[in-house]
Order: sequence, then C-alpha cells, then structure tokens
Amino acid sequence: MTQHHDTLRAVTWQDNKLQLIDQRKLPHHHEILSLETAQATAQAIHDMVVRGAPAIGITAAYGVVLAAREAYRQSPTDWMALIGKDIEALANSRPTAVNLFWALRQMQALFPQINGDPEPVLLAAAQQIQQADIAANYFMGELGASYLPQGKSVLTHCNTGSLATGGYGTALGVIRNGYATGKIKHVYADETRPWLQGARLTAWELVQDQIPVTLLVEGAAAALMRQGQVAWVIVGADRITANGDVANKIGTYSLAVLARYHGIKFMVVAPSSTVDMQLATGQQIVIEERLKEEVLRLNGQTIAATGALAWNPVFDVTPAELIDVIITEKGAIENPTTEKMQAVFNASL
Ligand SMILES: CSC[C@@H](O)[C@@H](O)C(=O)COP(=O)(O)O
Repeated sequence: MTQHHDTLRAVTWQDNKLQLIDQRKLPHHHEILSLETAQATAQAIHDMVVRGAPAIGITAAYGVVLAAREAYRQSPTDWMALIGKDIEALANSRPTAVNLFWALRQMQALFPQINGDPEPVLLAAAQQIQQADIAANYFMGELGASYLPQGKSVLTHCNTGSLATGGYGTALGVIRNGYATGKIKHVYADETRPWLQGARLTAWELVQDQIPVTLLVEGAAAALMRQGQVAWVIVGADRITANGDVANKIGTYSLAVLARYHGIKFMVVAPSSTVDMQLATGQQIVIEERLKEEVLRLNGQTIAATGALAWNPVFDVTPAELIDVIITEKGAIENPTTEKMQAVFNASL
C-alpha cells in the first residue's frame, strides 16, 4: 500500500451543519459556507460552490439529512411526505452528474425502515457514502496507476481531486498514486475554460502535494501531444452509460480525439456511482448548458465583444471507442463495450 497524506475535504459535516469549501473563491480565498437547509444546499450545488460528480452526490446526501431534519421538525409523523419538495430541489440543482440522482436514491431507499427521528440514520448513511467514495478513490488510484509506464508525463482536464470527490480524487487519485510510485514525473493540466477548474483547483491541489504541474490552455493540448511529452490522458467522468460512453467536462472529447490521433492512451477514472446502466448510450445524457455570461465574462468583467452570442455546454460525450480503459472500484474495463460494462455492473447495480 502507498502512504496517503491527503486530508483536504471539500464537504464535511460539523457542528450539525453541512460545511462546504467555496470552490468559486479558490485558490486565493479559503472560505467555508455553513448550510442548514436543503434549499441552500441545492443552491450551492447549482452555483458551483461545490462541484465534481462524486462531491455533488455526497453534498446532496447531506442535503437530504438537512431536509429530513426540517420536515421532522414540522411533523414527526408526516416528514416523509413533507420532504419531497426539498428532494426535488436537490435533484434539479444540476442535470448531468448521475452521482446526484444515485445519492438521492440511496438516501430515499432508507426512509421506509426509519422509526422516529430520521436524522441519525440518514446522517450515518451520508457519512458512509462519503467514506465509501474515499475508499473507492484509493483503490482506483492504485489500479489506474498500474497501467502507467515508468517516469512519463500525463495530461488531465478539469478538477477530479479531493475537491471534486469525498476526498483524494478519481483521475487525480491515479495521478497522486502514479507520482508517489515514480510512474508519473510531471503533470500537464488544462486550465479548463470557462470555470478554470484546472488553473484554480487542480493546480492548487498538485502544488500542495508538491507534484510538478504545468498549466496549458485547452487549445495547446494538440501541440503538447505532438511533442511526444504525454503518455496518457487521465480524466474523470460525470456519467458513464451502458456502452461505455463518457460525459465529462467540456473539452474532454477533443482530448480523446487528439489522443487517438497521436497514439496516446486515454483513461477514464470514476466510481460505480457515476455509471448509469439505464442509459444505452451517451446520446441520451442531458448535457447541462449554463449561462452565456460564463463565457462572455471573466472575473465579473465583460471580455467579449458586446452583442456576441455564446454557447456554453459544460460537458461533452466521449464515445467508448476512443477510451482505452475505464477504471472503477469494481475493476477496469478495457476498450469498453456494452457486454463488458454489463459483466461488471449489471451483477452489482
Ligand atoms: C471526480 S470529478 C469528475 C467530473 O465531475 C469532473 O471531471 C467534471 O467534469 C466536473 O465538472 P464541474 O462542472 O466542475 O462539476
């Protein structure tokens, strides 16, 4: 086993409240938001205070705890009926990361067994979801790193680290493990327009871990690959469909196309809570579109020509045929197909 020193947690439960690091302010301001209602939790997910598919799911699970507390206060006998509105608000906070809906289902499945105050039972369940996510990340870190050659560089996109998960990270977990074991010598990170998760969050996490990181604009990825610097592209996922198609941060699909052209391997790292066996292919995934202002403005300042329109899909779908391996805590799926996905997930979902 590799030694783990990672302690950063984006989502914590303290003093009977949900505490979120405000990721919109990182890395230069470290502010914690304390939330006491499910409605505020849904708003925080929508507003990107917390982001990253597993972290969104975990936050929603704690949101259900807050919802149940409020509903039970209103009516100890009728809380299960009263909680519906809050669960709907949580479900409507963001559409693409399936971990959100998975976590809500996990929590709701417990309701029928609860007698009396639901809070202790639901809090334990939310904490268990977070602990299981961290354990999955450590496992995937080792499994993913076992695919890497010795002493090479990798390219990653968006932020998939402690901030995006229960802790440690998916793609960044593989990178952490790969660096600790000497397989990775250098990390290239896309800045990830327009929210700059790469520049603000991934670079911050890697610098803290003393892992050498070089930022590039997404448009530079092809030129970097052409130089022969990158052995693997390693990314996370927001939803993986039954055929192995992967929705992830906008720009991921470009990287997969580029990687194939340049003979570079492409790895997706995600826990089974990101797998949606109900959808046959990635074409059925709802892709979130956010406000055009996120593209037209930067740091509150208009940068684009006044009058220009903007298109702001925040995820894209990478077809399974461009993916060399999907790493999950249930195992690795090489050259994913529906049959291979079913063999791993249908038995257990
Ligand atoms: C382990 S995080 C995996 C994905 O959620 C991540 O790559 C991503 O696309 C995050 O998007 P975001 O819009 O920041 O929530």
